[in-house]
Amino acid sequence: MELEDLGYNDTVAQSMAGYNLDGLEPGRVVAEHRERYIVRTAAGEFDAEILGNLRFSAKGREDFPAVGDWVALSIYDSDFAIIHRILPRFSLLSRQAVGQFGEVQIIAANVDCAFLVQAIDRDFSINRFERYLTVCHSSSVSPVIVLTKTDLIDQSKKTELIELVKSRISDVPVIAVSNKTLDGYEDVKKLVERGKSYCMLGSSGVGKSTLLNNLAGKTVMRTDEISNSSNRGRHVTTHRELIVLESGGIVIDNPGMREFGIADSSFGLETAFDNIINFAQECKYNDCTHTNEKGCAVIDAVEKGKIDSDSYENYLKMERERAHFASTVAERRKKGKDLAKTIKSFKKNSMRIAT
Ligand SMILES: Nc1nc2c(ncn2[C@@H]2O[C@H](COP(=O)(O)OP(=O)(O)OP(=O)(O)O)[C@@H](O)[C@H]2O)c(=O)[nH]1
Ligand SMILES: [Zn+2]
Repeated sequence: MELEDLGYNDTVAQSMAGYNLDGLEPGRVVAEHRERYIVRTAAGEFDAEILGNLRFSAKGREDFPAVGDWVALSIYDSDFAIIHRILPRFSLLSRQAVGQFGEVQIIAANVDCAFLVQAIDRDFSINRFERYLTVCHSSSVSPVIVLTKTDLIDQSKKTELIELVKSRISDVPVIAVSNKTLDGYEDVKKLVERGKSYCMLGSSGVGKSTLLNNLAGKTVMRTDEISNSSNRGRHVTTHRELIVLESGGIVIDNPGMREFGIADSSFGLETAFDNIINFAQECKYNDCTHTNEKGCAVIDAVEKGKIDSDSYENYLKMERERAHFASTVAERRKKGKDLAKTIKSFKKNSMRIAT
């Protein structure tokens, strides 16, 4: 793979020029996990840490590398490198971390374009597109609206909704797709350029993986597990969060993107899963997880066909991600004194959803 496939261009080259003289190499961060990074360079992938100086002078999260960042690094041995510099970013996707006063969560750097994905059949909201657009605008990421699952509604309704979106939101391309009819995929593919970076913002279950697979022309694991060991005796498993498509184009997909979708749409959960939530009130146990309990009214309703099984699967998936998200936040706050409060508020939140 050439650096250009990863998005290397004249601007990055110019930022890099000075550091080349010092024997540093350019690379792009493809995964990040607790201040350890996987960086891809012309010579391959390296396990990297940041220079002590860089950590020492960091004033906030923004001063640490994020997925998508171009960095200047020195390569020490076959698999270990030190990041000396973060090259200037042209865009930065971030949001206020949940419950953490003033703290910013960096989702990804140097994203050119975000696909704002919503399924056209249910839980469809122009307000949500507008919130995503606000994020794009403040992050310098250009948006493309993708309406999915158009096979689930009839043609006239589809046209009506597309017109509605276009009348509220101008100057943003709107593409309607379906993985059943394959409508729209060519239009999305035409937008994707070699060396440009894309991300997908949208709630769970709207069809982001399906879109990615169609862009890739094959099944891409959205969490591409890689195992790294180095002669320093460390061994970590991490996920590659930046995927280079064979057809050209780069897709950044990481837990932050997902949390973004979930947190953003959490208030809409009740409406999206109204049916399930109604049945859940009749479950035998108050803390029913609706997965294997005796006397679970939700499972009963799924078996009787009163709850759509896809909708049930989505609900469980959403709950798992929510639980994962909750534990990540809790982990981050372990040292803080507000842990009890956080757990309490998450419990309150999940009860609101589960009951
Ligand atoms: N009918 C129909 N179903 C679709 C379409 N696109 C996706 N689906 C289905 O919707 C479900 C969710 O799709 P995913 O692609 O996994 O959704 P996602 O946004 O990646 O979900 P997360 O991984 O939870 O973020 C799957 O069962 C898909 O088969 C479509 O165009 N039409
Ligand atoms: Zn239940």
